Amino acid sequence: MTDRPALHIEDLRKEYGDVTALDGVSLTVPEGSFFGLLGPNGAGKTTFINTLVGLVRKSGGTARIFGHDVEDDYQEARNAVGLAPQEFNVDRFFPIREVLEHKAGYHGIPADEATRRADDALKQVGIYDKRDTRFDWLSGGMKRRFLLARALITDPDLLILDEPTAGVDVQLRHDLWELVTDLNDRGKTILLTTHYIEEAERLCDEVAILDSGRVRAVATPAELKDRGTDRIVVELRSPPATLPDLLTGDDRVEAVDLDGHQLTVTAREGGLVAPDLVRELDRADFEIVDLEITRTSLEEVFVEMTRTDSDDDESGGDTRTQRDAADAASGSDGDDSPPDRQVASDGGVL
Ligand SMILES: Nc1ncnc2c1ncn2[C@@H]1O[C@H](COP(=O)(O)OP(=O)(O)OP(=O)(O)O)[C@@H](O)[C@H]1O
Repeated sequence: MTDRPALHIEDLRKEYGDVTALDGVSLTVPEGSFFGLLGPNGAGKTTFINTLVGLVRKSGGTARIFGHDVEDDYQEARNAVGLAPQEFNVDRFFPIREVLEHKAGYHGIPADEATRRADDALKQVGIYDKRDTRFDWLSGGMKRRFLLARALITDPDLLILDEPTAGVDVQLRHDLWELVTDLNDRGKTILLTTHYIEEAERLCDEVAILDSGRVRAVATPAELKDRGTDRIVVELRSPPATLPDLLTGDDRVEAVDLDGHQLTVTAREGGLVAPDLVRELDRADFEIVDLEITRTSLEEVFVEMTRTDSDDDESGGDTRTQRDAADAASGSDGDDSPPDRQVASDGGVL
């Protein structure tokens, strides 16, 4: 253990010609944490990682890995990191154990130690029996496991996983989750980029949402979810003739909607608003048949944070009854101006 954060990034910038890929990123990743970097396509995640490992030269700012500057102290910084990249950039013509031995040798590890480490890493990721097979001949899932083994060969303190479960089946995804959780439990700091919100929610202590090269938020998944709106749906025994006056003045409430027997309240901190709602309905002599709270998902918060102005304009089809425009505006976060980009959301994969 060191007393330095695994990553300390200040005002990191990268321009590719006219394209600003990183627009002043500042982040601290504590040692031992499991940190998620989320962002839509083109947000700058890979550029960020590549800057850390010397594949991209930054245009400005500073980045330190366990206190080592990624450019001035390149070798120390690089030796502290194991990277499992998104792309399969592996020498395809050698048996995979040899590929690992070469990698260890490159980092100055003596030959017999390199062989021992290669075997350990392959056992750890569960593909030791494929040690004499060429990379090309591995299945897609085994290739992902191999990239992880390669990242582990130098026994790095910081493991960077760029979309480690992209395109793998559910079983393998769960196996990989177990494996990286175990590595984190044994002290490795993990930086994970992912499009799978469920993955971030399950694994990460903290996540940063990156969009258009800027950090939109850093928080625990639970904190982020608290920023979204929940839905409290109440089934009433007899439908009121008009929408009753409920929860007036509660600034957590964004909308109250009545549809026959069903009353829907859209609010932040739904779990805390619900008891107040029940009390008010009770006082007004409404009989509640059923009550359900649907908590906002991290995915919804993510989409909300990274959606464009034009998405807002197109939201006229929303069936919810906004109490009034002013309430709706005060219920929004307000401090984050929407970035200029489109986000697609399809079934949990962003
Ligand atoms: N070598 C390059 N030359 C020019 N522009 C680049 C280069 N690499 C990335 N970019 C641009 O920089 C921006 C950030 O790209 P980057 O690959 O870092 O995003 P990302 O968040 O990793 O995206 P994805 O989730 O799709 O992998 C994009 O606009 C991309 O087109």
